[in-house]
Amino acid sequence: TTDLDRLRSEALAAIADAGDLQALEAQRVALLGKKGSVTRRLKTLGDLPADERRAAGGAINALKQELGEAITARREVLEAEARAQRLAQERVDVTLPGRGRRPGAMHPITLTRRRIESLFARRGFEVVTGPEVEDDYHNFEALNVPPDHPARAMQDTFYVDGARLLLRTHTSPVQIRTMEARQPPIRIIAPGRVYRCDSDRTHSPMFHQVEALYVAEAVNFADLRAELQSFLEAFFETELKLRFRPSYFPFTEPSAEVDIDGRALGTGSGWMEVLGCGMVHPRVLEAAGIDGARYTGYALGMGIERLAMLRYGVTDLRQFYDNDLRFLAQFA
Ligand SMILES: CNC(=O)COc1cccc(Nc2cc(Cl)ccn2)c1
Repeated sequence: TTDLDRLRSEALAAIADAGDLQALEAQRVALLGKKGSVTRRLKTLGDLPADERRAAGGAINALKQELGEAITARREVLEAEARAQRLAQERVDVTLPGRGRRPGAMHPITLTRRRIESLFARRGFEVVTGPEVEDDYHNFEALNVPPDHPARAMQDTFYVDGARLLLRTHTSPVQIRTMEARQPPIRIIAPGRVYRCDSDRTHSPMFHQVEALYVAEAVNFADLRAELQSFLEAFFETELKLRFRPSYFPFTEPSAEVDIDGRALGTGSGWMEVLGCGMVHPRVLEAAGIDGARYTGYALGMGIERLAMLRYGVTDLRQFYDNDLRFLAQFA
């Protein structure tokens, strides 16, 4: 075969082997470009005898034409492959479920606090708030808690400065501050965070409480019982039997702890304690600047987590603080 034939078969093989458009373009330049191996042969025509020049030129031009077509054909194949690959990569599966954004929701503790607030607000109680860092006067002494009372000890109370400043252990100090600032009638509830120095499966160092306080002329224990009966039935949305068990708190006399019948909540078991209450101790009224001879009052306190656990059937207190969306999403 002539060396033109050899060039032809090498060129066709190189075009067929071009793996992508860049390689093919390199081949086009190498073969048909200004300095291409085929183009260069046209320049050698001058060296040939005149009568051979036409045939030789024709053969070279025919080769250029054939290689040009082969390159075009190869380019279409490579472009089709590139397009198919791109389509495969960019493929969007429209049947996939949407990612979307799940709606937010309030935390169960927030839902419970707001429910308690609205139920008391409907009965004329004003929501009051106060500082979480308190002094031991408003958190203990003003509540008739004696200096050596175990509740004051470090194993129960977080002290900020080691002696006077502390994290409030209940929201009673807010009630004290309100009594210091106003004269009766006082009808308030004080919700908020409280802190205790113990944490285990049923205790968290930070938790939430709501206290209610009603001070006016001739407030008595029957008022307290009626208030609690209507609040608890509204909260649990069912008729309830309440049991008042005599108890002791330094700040109330008499004091009671209130149980409800667990069967009414569908939680089978017997009496469930829900809150504590009592008639405000006269010393507490006097210390807050309220005439204990003229005014009497009742007070009550409940744990919000406790009521949320009863209402929502939550069994482990820590679930409220784990921020596990599977738990929280149930309250959306
Ligand atoms: C979770 N809380 C409970 O088990 C019991 O809480 C209680 C019980 C009785 C009274 C109070 N609060 C109170 C506040 C003032 Cl300013 C005066 C008198 N008492 C809180």
